[in-house]
Amino acid sequence: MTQTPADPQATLIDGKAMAARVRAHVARDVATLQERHGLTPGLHVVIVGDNPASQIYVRNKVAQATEAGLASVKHELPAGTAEADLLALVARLNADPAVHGILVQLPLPPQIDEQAVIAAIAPEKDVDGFHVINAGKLATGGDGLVPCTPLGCLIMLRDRLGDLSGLDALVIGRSNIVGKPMAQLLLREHCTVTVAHSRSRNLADLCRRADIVVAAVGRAHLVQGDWIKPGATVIDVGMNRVPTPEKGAGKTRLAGDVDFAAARAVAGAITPVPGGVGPMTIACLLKNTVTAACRQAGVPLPSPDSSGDA
Ligand SMILES: Nc1nc2c(c(=O)[nH]1)N[C@@H](CN(C=O)c1ccc(C(=O)N[C@@H](CCC(=O)O)C(=O)O)cc1)CN2
Repeated sequence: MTQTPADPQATLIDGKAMAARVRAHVARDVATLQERHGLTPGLHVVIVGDNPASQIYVRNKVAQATEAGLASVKHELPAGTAEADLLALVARLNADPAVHGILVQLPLPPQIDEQAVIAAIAPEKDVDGFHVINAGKLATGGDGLVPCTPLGCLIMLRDRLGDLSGLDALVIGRSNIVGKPMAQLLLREHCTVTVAHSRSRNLADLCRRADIVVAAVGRAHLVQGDWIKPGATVIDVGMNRVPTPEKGAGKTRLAGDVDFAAARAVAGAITPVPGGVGPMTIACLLKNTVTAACRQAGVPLPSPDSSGDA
């Protein structure tokens, strides 16, 4: 799809629809694994505390995994859980051969060291792709598990652009969960990658040169419409809660890191928030769980594809 003078708006990259396609693909793979090998990929999701957003994400993860045919289990621990107790649960899941994927929902309460918990997950079961072994494999060309949000972004970029080779990509944000792995994935696609962040100078100029912008900095509407190169592809990872006083005191809405309306008038394609990257994150978790299960069982992926597998 291209822009025409009669329709100057960028194409909307529909993450919800694409995630549904990824989940359907996962469901077909799971059915094939059960039929050919008697293998049901098992995903265990751990949540500590009662963060309302985390509760929703975890509920969606377990529900969507179950719908795709995975064996999905939720472990709910109270907010006051000691780190040692969480580590004991992780050790039990590591040792269970029916568990192929372990995910500990972040953020964790302050008494628990997130890095210690991530480090305790067996790398082959780390379907979040956060373990240092998986990060190292991504950085060095290995075939580890890839973090779900950047994997989802890559699938959307490939779907929109095909071959990414030689394109100028700007990643705004340097988190271990999104920015750094996103930059690594784009390098692997032979993009020329620039990583910027909240303290970068000349962010607007960096943006104006980019064929691909991935905004993952956590600042509502930071990226302005006139920063976008005409025709560029814009992936908005931001999920910022902004006040909506017109809807009543204390009410908020979700806003991305990009000024969507202004960027849409210039870009070639853009993801919305909500309905863009978020749904792809969960779909890629299911995809990673199938990949992890196949590797642990020593069986081939039923339908290896080119949509971002490590
Ligand atoms: N262990 C992990 N913790 C967290 C991760 C993660 O990948 N692994 N990512 C985020 C939260 N997250 C998944 O866990 C996530 C966030 C948002 C969405 C989503 O679909 N968002 C919707 C909008 C939801 C709303 O209205 O609030 C959308 O974008 O359309 C999915 C997953 C932090 N923690």
